[in-house]
Amino acid sequence: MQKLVLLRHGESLWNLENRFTGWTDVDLSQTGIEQARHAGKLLADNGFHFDLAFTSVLKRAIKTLHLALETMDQLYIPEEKSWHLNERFYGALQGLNKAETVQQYGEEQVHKWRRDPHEHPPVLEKTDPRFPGNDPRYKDLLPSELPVTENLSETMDRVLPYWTNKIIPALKQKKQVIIVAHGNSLRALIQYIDHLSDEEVTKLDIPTGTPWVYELNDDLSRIRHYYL
Ligand SMILES: O=C(O)[C@@H](CO)OP(=O)(O)O
Repeated sequence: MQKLVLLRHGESLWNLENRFTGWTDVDLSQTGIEQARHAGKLLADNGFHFDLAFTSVLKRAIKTLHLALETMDQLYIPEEKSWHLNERFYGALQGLNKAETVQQYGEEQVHKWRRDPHEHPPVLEKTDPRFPGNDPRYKDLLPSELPVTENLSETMDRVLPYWTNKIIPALKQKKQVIIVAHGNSLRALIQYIDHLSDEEVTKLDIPTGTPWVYELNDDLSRIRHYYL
């Protein structure tokens, strides 16, 4: 029986400040650092030995991976970073305070932006300094791949090809894999793996820094999942 671990990054500075983050590359808070180390300890205590790690190109996920692996004394494993695992792109909401946005647009609209799989946050203009086309790490992306806004369904559309083309082949080779990513990129992945309806995924909130373990059959079908 094979295991796969999903881990949302530890608390970030903007989680702490209650700001929409998306592709903004904010660091971990002190609590986030501790959560990442604690996740590593839980994984080590439960006997996990990884062969390969996948993460995003955002430092809150990369650092969480490194802190967890350092705690496990497994910093040596290969890792692959991809924008496909980035947080959902939150458009023009990125940087805004969530409570202030509720005051301005109302609870219902903000809840839709945050959790309705088909609702688009307001578009970010390409002239805006926050547009990823201005960031060298995304220079190899096709113009059509550079988001100006993204709903959860579109996040799933870019997470799934990566899952199918990169992560599934590693699992088929019996590699022990850890994926460190973000609240919404992991929700998209879990919706797919667990066949969740849109309504079910709306209610799914993944805590920061808490390993989520899948036990998989030989054909990679899911036996069960649980938090460590
Ligand atoms: O701001 C974000 O990018 C995400 C994750 O922190 O927030 P939310 O939970 O509102 O989708």
